[in-house]
Amino acid sequence: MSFDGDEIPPVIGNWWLEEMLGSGYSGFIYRARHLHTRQLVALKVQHVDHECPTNLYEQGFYPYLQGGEGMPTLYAAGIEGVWNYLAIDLLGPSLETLFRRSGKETMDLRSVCCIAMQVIARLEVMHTRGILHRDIQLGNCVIGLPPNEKKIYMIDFGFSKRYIQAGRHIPDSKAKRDFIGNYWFSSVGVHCRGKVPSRRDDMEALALMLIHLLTPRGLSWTRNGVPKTDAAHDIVKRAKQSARPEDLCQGLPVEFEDFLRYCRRLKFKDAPDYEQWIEEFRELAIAHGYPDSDDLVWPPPTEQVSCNRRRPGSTAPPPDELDRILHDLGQLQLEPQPVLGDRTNIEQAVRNARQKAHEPDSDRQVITISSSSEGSDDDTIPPRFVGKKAYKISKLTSKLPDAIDNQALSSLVTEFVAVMKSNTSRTLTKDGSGFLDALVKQLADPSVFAVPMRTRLKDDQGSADHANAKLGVVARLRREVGSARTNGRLAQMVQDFGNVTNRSSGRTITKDGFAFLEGLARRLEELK
Ligand SMILES: Nc1ncnc2c1ncn2[C@@H]1O[C@H](COP(=O)(O)OP(=O)(O)OP(=O)(O)O)[C@@H](O)[C@H]1O
Repeated sequence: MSFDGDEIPPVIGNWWLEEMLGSGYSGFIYRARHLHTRQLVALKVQHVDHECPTNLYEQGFYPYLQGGEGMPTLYAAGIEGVWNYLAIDLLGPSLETLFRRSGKETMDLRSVCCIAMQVIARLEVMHTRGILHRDIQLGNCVIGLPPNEKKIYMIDFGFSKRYIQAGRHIPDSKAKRDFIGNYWFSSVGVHCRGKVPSRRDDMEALALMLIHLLTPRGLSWTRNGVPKTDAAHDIVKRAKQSARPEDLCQGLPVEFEDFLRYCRRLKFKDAPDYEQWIEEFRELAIAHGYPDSDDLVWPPPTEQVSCNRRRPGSTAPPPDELDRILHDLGQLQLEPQPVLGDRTNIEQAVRNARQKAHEPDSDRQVITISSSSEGSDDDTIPPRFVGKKAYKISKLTSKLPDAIDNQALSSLVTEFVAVMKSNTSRTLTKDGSGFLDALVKQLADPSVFAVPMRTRLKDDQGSADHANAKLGVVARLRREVGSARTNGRLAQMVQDFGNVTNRSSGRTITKDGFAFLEGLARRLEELK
């Protein structure tokens, strides 16, 4: 392998190059073995004269990401002759490779939910450490090698950037800028409108990537390959910009449309509500009968690939796919690996990184930014409730049966509104619907079993009619709640509210929705 006539030597630094794993715009990736310790790593090799020295950039970010779940470890970095190298954790195939090899038109929903949960968590790690990825795509999400084959790792920080500089969020700007990212999944704001990337854009890229996986033949603008001319690139941008979330997500569970809309609504400096969305995708998985774990089991268990019903007894995965993966893994000759065997080298790498990183403030300490808009909560959260919102709502729901007067009910409704408002996502989750169900029951007749709202609803495709009906109903409820005369009438109103805040019409609680709930709390006080 060569670059401008320079051959890549068989040994770089302390690493013996065994096999080329891949190559990208910026260089070559080898499976390499340490000459003395025999540790296996992935060696990213780039010519020192490369027009875009991404290895050097990446080197600057690794120190900040070390120890974060799903972040590869950097073992060594340096220059040997004309080759700049990074020795990082050896990992498995990318999601792009897995999906392509599956030969399927779409990925199964269970896997997509797991990918959603894991990649959101990875973005939370990166963002909390002050770093944007800026190139979210299937090829940059890879699975680990056994025993970490169910875990997704982020790779390729060549386009990453510190968005916290000198302790502050980078400023927004309207200045014309070169596009950084990838054609398929970069957000509409960044790709089509030239906006400065921030946390919301990493999240939107993920949303597009998930929708792509579930769409037969993928997102429409990905179908003609990489654009080779400016005119072809303009066509891609136009197609991306004009695609409405409801069109992109037709036939998909509503969570994907909600997620895309949510990302696009975030303001430039907003911290995404990672926990909320991890919880949403976990609930979606559970609702389809899948486990609540985010483990990516690949190949997907056959009984869940093409339909949601389980077929007891069929436990075998697709044999050709499994064979291929096992064969690839067998080639790796894995041995026990010393962790950070090259410590002197990594310290040097960190020193070099701090000197050379392109960011002016790269020698600063890691800045931890709170990703949650909620205040501290001393309660220990059981594992089932990854999101604090879900946990708080479930606690309120459990208190409803004991609320035997209107004043107590009013306080719980007020607390419910506060929890919903304290969160950047105002989606009425399954837990939220559960609260409303319990409230209806308590208002109408505590001795009567209320059929949960979510199960009463038909999960038909979202339509403008449903959305308009919702707006009209909620506006009416808001107007009328102050004059309701009985608890029975209030129960009916809460039920109507729950029924129109659903999958068809959108589960976001609108301004009118909050006004209705606040009016409900006030009316309960008055009716006591
Ligand atoms: N740590 C790793 N372990 C195993 N394979 C890896 C590893 N890192 C990268 N690869 C393989 O090499 C490919 C290219 O890696 P990477 O994206 O980091 O390089 P790049 O030159 O920046 O590529 P691109 O031009 O696609 O951005 C990946 O898609 C993956 O298949």
